[in-house]
Amino acid sequence: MAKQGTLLVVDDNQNILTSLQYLLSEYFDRIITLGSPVTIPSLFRQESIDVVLLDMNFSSGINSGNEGLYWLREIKRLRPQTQVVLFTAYADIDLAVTGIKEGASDFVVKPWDNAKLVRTLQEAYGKTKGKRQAAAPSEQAGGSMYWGNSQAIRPLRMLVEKVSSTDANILITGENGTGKDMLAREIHRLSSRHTKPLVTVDMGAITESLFESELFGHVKGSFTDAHADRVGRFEAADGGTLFLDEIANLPYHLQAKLLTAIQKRSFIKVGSNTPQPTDIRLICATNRDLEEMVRKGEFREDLLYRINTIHLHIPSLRERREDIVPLAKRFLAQYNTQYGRALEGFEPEALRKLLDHPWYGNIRELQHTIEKAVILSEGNELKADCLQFSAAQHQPADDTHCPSDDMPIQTLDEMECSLVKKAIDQCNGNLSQAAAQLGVTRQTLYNKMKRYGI
Ligand SMILES: Nc1ncnc2c1ncn2[C@@H]1O[C@H](COP(=O)(O)OP(=O)(O)OP(=O)(O)O)[C@@H](O)[C@H]1O
Repeated sequence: MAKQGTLLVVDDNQNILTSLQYLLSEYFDRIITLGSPVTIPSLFRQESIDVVLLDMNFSSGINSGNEGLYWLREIKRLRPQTQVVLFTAYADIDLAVTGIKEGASDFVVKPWDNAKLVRTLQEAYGKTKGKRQAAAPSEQAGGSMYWGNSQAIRPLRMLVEKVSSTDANILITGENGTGKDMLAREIHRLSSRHTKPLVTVDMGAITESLFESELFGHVKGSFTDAHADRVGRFEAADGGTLFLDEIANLPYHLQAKLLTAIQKRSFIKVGSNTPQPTDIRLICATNRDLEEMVRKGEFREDLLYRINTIHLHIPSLRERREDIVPLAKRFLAQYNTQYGRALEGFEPEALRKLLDHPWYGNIRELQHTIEKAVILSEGNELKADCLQFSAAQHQPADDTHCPSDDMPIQTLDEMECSLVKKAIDQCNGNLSQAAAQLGVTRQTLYNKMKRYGI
């Protein structure tokens, strides 16, 4: 069976810790040992732990198991999804029952039987996975968010677990394809608003003329095409979460209208005079540097302060290389199911190739690469030859994906990207003018900017 998950063993007997580390490292990805439970809270702030094997008695002379029960409650309070297996030298059935009522997943008596201990811990790990899947039924078959275990992602995960249950406005930043949209959905799922709607608005896709009607709704007859009352996105999201994606694309003169609605927690429908209260949790996302935009006078500072009560930055895939292979394996399983394939894994050269690639298109690029490779593969292993990287994503997203002017233009994509960038530069960032100069609609320009990571 493949090694998986992070196990924490807490026991004040160093000999036990050493022998368990030796025994269990064959079955778990990572084993962390603690000689005392007092550092459990700080450890939980830094690490993502799936299963804890917890000794019940720590203070010498007091073998009532109460310390164990206390730490069991603490662990469940800190991270309810972590599974706790209680570990005691005293076969006390009452204590076991109390522990299980308090949320422990099982109980192992010392001296232990190796095979039984391993089985119990593996079953506990299985429950963690089961819980994660049950919590996101609509996102099964590989569609659910994978957090990973890299150093770069851990602080973000801790922060998300802390802030999801609050109503604080959240700004998510990160390069294209890092999973901003996915994180917004995850925060909604973890929040108390999860039974209410999550309404997503792509700010780059809303035309200026329809901005107010889209966001706040309109009443019948308020303009020529208003043949009936329309519910806006603020109203549709009432009680739930409003996710404004690509917030940097909102034109400057419309930013004040959004700010007013957020500040007053109410909006006025087009054609009405009556403010309507709204109860939304706001999440915004962008791949742009909003502070830089504020400095350049392209984004309102007061709006920035309103939307970024909590700022969550998703690291690029380049900064979390340990997560590449686990993510690739998930996508392999997902596309095996989708395309009826039975690829069992990656040949070693394919894994090397995945690790060597810079992934400027981040998780989206990895996902598309694996999808293509699954379709192309023959046999029961995914071959390195089938991993074809997309030309448009060979440049870092920060520099945009375009080649510089003095570089030879190689593909139509690169040429188009270069032209789009040039038009925006020449129009000093005025997207309406840039769209006009390129002979496309503003909407088409947004789509192209999104595609090339501009
Ligand atoms: N943590 C993750 N686990 C699994 N899949 C992920 C994860 N993050 C992103 N993906 C997948 O990668 C793709 C891109 O994710 P998403 O659309 O959330 O990125 P984004 O940062 O919002 O991109 P953009 O800035 O281009 O809008 C999606 O298909 C999503 O399912």
